[in-house]
Amino acid sequence: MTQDELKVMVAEEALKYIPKDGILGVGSGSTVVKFIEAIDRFKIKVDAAVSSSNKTTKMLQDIGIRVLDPNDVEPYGVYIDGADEVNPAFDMIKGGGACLTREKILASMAEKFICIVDKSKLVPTLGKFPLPVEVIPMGREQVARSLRALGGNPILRQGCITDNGCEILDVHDFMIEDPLAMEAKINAIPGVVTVGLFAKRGADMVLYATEEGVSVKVRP
Ligand SMILES: O=C[C@H](O)[C@H](O)[C@H](O)COP(=O)(O)O
Repeated sequence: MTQDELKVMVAEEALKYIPKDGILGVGSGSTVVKFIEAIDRFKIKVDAAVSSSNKTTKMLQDIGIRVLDPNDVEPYGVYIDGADEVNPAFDMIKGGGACLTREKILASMAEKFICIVDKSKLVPTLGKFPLPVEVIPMGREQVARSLRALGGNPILRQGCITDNGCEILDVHDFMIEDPLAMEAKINAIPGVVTVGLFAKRGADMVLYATEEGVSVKVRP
């Protein structure tokens, strides 16, 4: 099976977790694109959504789903999103699509974070995927120095301006043994908007697709 077919499989499985009523939080990325396509294909009713990117917002609106401003909603039930890497404790690296900050905000508002991935995203230790860090453009070089001091090798993502008007440094060569401590350290660097490490608020449930089907893991 191709990676794309695995993404479709896990996206369809995730339809079961859409609340019957209330708000659905929707993430970003290619797996989420398959999820939104599946909502449309199976004509699943979604009352309203909050969205983590302009692209997701447009896709949801195009299939007739009302997208609300997170400032106008209270904490809600379920947030569904993909990830770039997931470790056995359900900590994640996210931000391959540059949507990490809005994703983290929506995840922090949700009672349950359901992560949908194909098997290639499951790793014993986070860090092979370069860690995205969203930065205020005028502070980029100083943030990069601080990241080097932590042992990483930050590279500016060329041609990428986030939905928040910021830039992304992709940090290579980190093996992240303590994701919670690393998340706190990087978030404390002046000029950092968000690091794409989701440890303080990891996933509650991971749905992952393999050739044998979709497995469900609940946070240990
Ligand atoms: O910024 C993008 C998000 O964090 C995505 O959820 C993540 O990059 C995974 O995307 P994909 O499903 O395309 O692998």
